[in-house]
Amino acid sequence: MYCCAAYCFSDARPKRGQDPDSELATLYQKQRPHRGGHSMALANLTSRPEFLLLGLMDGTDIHPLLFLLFLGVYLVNALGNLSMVVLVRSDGALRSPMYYFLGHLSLVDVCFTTVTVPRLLAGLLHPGQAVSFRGCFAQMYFFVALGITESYLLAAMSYDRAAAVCRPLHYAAVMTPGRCMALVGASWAVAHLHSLLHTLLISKLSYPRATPVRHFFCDMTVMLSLATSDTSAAETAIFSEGLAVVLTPLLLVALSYARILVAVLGVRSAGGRRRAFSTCGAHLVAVSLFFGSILSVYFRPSSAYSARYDRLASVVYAVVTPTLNPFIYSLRNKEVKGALKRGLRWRAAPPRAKLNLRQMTLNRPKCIAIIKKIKSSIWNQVRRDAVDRRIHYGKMRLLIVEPGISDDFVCLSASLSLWLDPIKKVAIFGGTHGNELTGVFLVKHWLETSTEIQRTGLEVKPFITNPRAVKKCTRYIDCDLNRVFDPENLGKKKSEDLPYEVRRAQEINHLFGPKDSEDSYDIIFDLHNTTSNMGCTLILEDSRNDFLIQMFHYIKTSLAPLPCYVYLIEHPSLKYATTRSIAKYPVGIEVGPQPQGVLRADILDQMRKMIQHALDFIHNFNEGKEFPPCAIEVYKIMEKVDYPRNESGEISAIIHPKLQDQDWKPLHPEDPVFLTLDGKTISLGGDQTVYPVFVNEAAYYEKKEAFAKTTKLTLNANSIRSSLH
Ligand SMILES: CC(=O)N[C@@H](CC(=O)O)C(=O)O
Repeated sequence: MYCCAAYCFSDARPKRGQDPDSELATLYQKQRPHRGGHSMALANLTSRPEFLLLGLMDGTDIHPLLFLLFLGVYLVNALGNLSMVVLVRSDGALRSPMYYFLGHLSLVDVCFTTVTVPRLLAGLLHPGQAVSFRGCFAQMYFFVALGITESYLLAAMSYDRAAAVCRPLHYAAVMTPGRCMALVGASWAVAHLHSLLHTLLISKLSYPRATPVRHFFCDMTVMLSLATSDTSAAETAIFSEGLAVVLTPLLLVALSYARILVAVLGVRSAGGRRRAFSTCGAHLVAVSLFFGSILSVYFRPSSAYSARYDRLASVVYAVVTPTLNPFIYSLRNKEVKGALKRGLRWRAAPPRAKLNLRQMTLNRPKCIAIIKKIKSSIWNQVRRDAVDRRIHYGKMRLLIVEPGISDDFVCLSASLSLWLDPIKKVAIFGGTHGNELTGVFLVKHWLETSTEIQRTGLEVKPFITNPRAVKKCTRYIDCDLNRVFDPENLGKKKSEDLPYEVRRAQEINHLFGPKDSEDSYDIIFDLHNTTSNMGCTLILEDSRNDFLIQMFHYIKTSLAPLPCYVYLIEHPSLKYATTRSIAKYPVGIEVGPQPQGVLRADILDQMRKMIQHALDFIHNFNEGKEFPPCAIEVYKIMEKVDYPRNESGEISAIIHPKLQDQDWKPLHPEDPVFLTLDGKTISLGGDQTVYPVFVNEAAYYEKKEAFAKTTKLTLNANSIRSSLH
């Protein structure tokens, strides 16, 4: 609005009846007679001079190509900056001082260019327009005010970056919402006062009537060079007050970047340093272009005035940098890209977070407590390793969050919360073992009606992994599919001679993996049944996985009072290469007791509930819910126990009735575990109480496993939240 007003004020009136081929000088000598009585009368009426803007190029030629070029640049500018303003205001993920400043910068940028470019465009098609005295000074006023606001905002932003990089743990205390608002308010206020002073001073000078202005807008230096009265007072003001006003932000920017540079030089890894430099570099170029061109135009005596040079330099700071800003500052940034994608999908913006700023402030005491705990030498290392994102210090794990200038830049703040990528792709596998029917049945059902497993913004794919085994209702055709997802099998050359399950594993790896890659599915739930009395069981493969511990905690709490156990299969030699292991977060779901090839309603209901709660957890996580630190009880595999066997390898004793169905129950050294046909009891032995699982599992007879011993322990997870919020 504000810049539209400026433009309207400066009422552009293309000169009609001009001879387009006449030379510049002739044009302006001829100007008065051409203008006729109307303009003269107006000039007499207002007794004010008029200015004739010659535009970007001298002469009276029309420049359609330049017109198109600047029109294009202007549209890109308006689109880039206005989208930034809308995004920053509407997307919950962009709530940090950085984006707060960026929003204001974009607003200023679009206004700043609107003050000059439409007039410049008009000048390219109709050279030599007349601008009224009021219009000219209104344009000057807004141009100066917005230009200075821009430079102060750039200074505030570099201060913000320096605080984030150099004092990550104090960041929240430094960049409080109040301080951010004060910085922005001060930028606007200083700029307007400064502009008012200069505009008043320059407008008080006298000008010849109908003066040709060799520029594309009414700028201070041009006006000074045109004035017929003594300009020394105005020039002194521009040099003294103006220099102070322009140099202050420049100095602040230089200081901030110097601090950032020192911090970045301390980054140990060459890659990290290069990344930081490349990002810093882009900003530095933008800032130097802006300030460099301003200084070179304004801070020369009027005698050194060169119309051609000034116009060129003005194009840089009035048009080029404001157009580049939104791209340089944001479009390399993951968060802005995410917000943009969300915006384009027209998805409702997440609820307005109570400002990240606020939350950071709340984290402050925690942060200070951490600093006190960490000795300074270690703290230095923490800072240096910041580009590596995650820092482990003893039991404490810090994450350096980086919604900074760009996603690959150093850091913004240390937080106790782990900021993890949102979940996008989830698969639900059934039929990995063709005779474990609950998963097969549920997956087939969801392949037909998927409403139950759909969640907004999430891709959930049900999938039968071993269709041939399912068809024959057998565990597998050639070998166990749930054991062949190791690099060796996955890397084998394709051939008809390979076991069916190995070929199938390669296909599944291609569809949902590849294992350990960026493209792999985020989560795979693999649905299994056991003939053992294990109830609801979640299988965990990695004890340090905060996300899965949080998910399992959520499922356990949601299922309560129904018990849900967590079986941890992390072990140097007993771990196996599961189908789900190609996902970033592999989840085994095992429910029993259920005989092979049989369906039971109670087991089906339990498995279905587990999936529902798991999907709800993912949905909450994606929506930005922060999950506070939690702890879960898990049973970690220790050893597999085979049946007693005779010399020919035949089983000589079976599971003791006192152990049958006692999965998860404490088993003491003297407790019976096997019973021979002649009635002899074999007890556990050893000196440790253990927790048995997969007791008498049908599928494990061939694996020579009567049951597995586990030990009970507690796993802790840090607080987690999605990095897009
Ligand atoms: C009884 C059974 O097959 N259990 C699964 C457990 C798992 O998925 O990790 C298996 O051994 O493959």
